[in-house]
Amino acid sequence: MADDLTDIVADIVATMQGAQDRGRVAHYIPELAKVAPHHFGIAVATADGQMVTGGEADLRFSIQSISKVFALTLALGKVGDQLWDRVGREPSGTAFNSIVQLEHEQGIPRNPFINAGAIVVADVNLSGHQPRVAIGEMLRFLRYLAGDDDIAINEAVAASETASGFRNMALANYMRAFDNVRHPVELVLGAYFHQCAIEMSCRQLALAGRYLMLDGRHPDGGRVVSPRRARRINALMLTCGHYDASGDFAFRVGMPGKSGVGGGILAIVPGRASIAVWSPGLNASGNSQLGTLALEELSSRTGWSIFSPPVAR
Ligand SMILES: NC(=O)CC[C@H](N)C(=O)O
Repeated sequence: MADDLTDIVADIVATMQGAQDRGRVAHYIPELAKVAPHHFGIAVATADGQMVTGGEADLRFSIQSISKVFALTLALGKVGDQLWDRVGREPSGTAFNSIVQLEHEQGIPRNPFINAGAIVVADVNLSGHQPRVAIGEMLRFLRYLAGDDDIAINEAVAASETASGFRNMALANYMRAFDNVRHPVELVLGAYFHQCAIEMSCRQLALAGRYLMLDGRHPDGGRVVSPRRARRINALMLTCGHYDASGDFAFRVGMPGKSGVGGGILAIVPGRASIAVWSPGLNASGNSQLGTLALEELSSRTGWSIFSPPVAR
């Protein structure tokens, strides 16, 4: 399998490097708009301990909404299933930063992977502390998961989003009115914007996602979450990880996945692989254009869709 996978990844990199339509880099966060669209990277960490990389797999990018997976994991560790009193588990069918459902649904966001849901999760993770404590905890968690201490925040990206994040401020204030954000909005958003501004490479991200392919275990043998929790996080990634394009991603790729507006995607094949791809140009739904194509190709060539019978995988 290792040689095959190496060939497949090399082919994907060659195809993506020649791609014409690379989507459009996110512009609503000024600092992200400066990233050139030509980048492409991929890293595949397999359950048997191999790592296959291609393109710019070691270049760091802004993980943005991919951080929502790790933030959710931490929040479930703190409050367990009580989290679901404050955040739903259904696809939203709306854009990542939409506010429309919140009024009808009494300030309870549809799921933890849209912005409103992730802001509630950030509120839970603050748990009475200053944002720097929550952010420190998130960085330590990611460094442990990836087995790499060289993971940090890009302060310019955090500042850029703080200065321009009017929609997120509206979401947070609106939910505070329903008492579903309990700390001061500036503190919650301080934590949220900084978690989004964490920079990681594809290699680091694929390593950090391994607990989700290993039924909740860290490859070092430690337990990160229970098997049930790992499966539930994967289920949410499959149904909600790509906003209103989650159905299309499941249709084309067939893997739990979480995208970010920095152009990264983390995709999980339970029992098989943790995959990170990055290309900064986005499609109309705000998901990486080439990243999605690359995963579609990888899924079709490896048979790793979770809907394939196990023998074919
Ligand atoms: N889709 C995303 O990656 C959105 C994250 C971004 N920080 C925001 O809140 O708008």
